[in-house]
Amino acid sequence: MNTQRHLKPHWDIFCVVVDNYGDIGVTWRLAKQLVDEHQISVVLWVDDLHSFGHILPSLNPNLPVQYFNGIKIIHWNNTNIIAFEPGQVLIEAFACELPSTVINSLITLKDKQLSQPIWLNLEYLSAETWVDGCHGLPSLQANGLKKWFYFPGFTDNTGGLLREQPISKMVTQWQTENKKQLLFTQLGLTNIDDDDIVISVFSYETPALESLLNHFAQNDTKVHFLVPKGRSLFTLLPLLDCAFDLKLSQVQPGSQYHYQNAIVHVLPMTDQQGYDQLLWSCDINIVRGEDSFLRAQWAGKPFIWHIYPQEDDYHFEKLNAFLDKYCQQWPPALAVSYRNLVTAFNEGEREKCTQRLHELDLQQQSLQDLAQNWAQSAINETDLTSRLVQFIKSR
Ligand SMILES: Cc1cn([C@H]2C[C@H](O)[C@@H](COP(=O)(O)OP(=O)(O)O[C@H]3O[C@@H](C)[C@H](O)[C@@H](O)[C@H]3O)O2)c(=O)[nH]c1=O
Repeated sequence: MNTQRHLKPHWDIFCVVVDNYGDIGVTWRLAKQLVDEHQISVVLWVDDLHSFGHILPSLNPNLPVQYFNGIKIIHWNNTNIIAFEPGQVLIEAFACELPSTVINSLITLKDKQLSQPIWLNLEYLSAETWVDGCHGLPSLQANGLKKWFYFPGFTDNTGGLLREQPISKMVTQWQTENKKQLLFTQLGLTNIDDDDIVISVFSYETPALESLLNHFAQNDTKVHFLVPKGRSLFTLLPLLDCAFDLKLSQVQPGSQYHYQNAIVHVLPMTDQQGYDQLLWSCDINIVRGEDSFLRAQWAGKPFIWHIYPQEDDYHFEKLNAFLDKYCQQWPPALAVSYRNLVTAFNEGEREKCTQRLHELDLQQQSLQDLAQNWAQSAINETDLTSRLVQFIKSR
């Protein structure tokens, strides 16, 4: 093989937005961390800037090329790919199909006996045990190119978890200095007292939200539900007397709707940093998908994971694999009631969920302590980005 001088020093990350914000959410976090903590220059190729704009509000969806956080962001589609200059590493996120021009340029390099970028597929996160055996395996493609499989995960044998180095310090500082009121003011939220219960809600549509709202609305303490305009709000709106005939598009961020002893606040979508701070500021977080699910763990607060539904209920295997790990060190009775609640929430069965909520005080101190312990211990030694950099070095 010849030297790699013909390859540019940067890494390319390709992202196809399948739905929602998780695909771009994960790749955007990875790109930022590669730049911030490893001084690697990154080109992020995204096919849907409109979705990206929801989690990076200052993005201009009409620009083919723009820069944020030192990252070059390129809008691409299969018919109109901006000139691709191969870098050291080529990451396809979640097995997205790379443009043929990109594949062709790798084949040309191979045919000329020049080294090609290290090509890897970044997979979805799962706590299942088979991940340990599949992480880091190479796969020879029909065109002779080699692609590596990179699996994020919770054990030492996987690719690790996305987590910035200083996150633990930042969360502790935020919570000790009690900065939540500052954030609430920035978000235009009013009337939240320090002792009120505050719950962030970022789930998919589910009748379980009705149980959650009803349960907390009967609480003696005032309860606030902070809900970004989106899929959870779509479920909640018809339940709110003063909003039941409103369409989602008519609702404005900043609006408040009363429901017994609860207040539902409509939030604007913020950038990822703003969303993280929201999770750090709430007492309980309802999260979903992949990235918000991880961020809730780093926030160290009790949370319910609404997992992304898959065919044949396969997602319950993934959910249980995670709960096996998350609750492993817990007192058995607490583990059972927590698992029951999370399972009922994901089954979306109203009555079961109501019953499970009665059986578990989500605010109890022991649950909060366990959530904090997990935030400290789950990552073990190294985060995903550092492990990825090591992985590349060792190829
Ligand atoms: C509410 C909110 C979220 N976000 C970010 C946090 C996350 O990066 C992102 C949401 O992504 P997720 O939590 O992963 O949930 P998600 O449901 O949006 O995304 C995904 O889930 C995956 C499992 C699927 O495979 C994907 O196809 C996708 O559906 O949005 C903000 O930046 N600001 C906000 O105000």
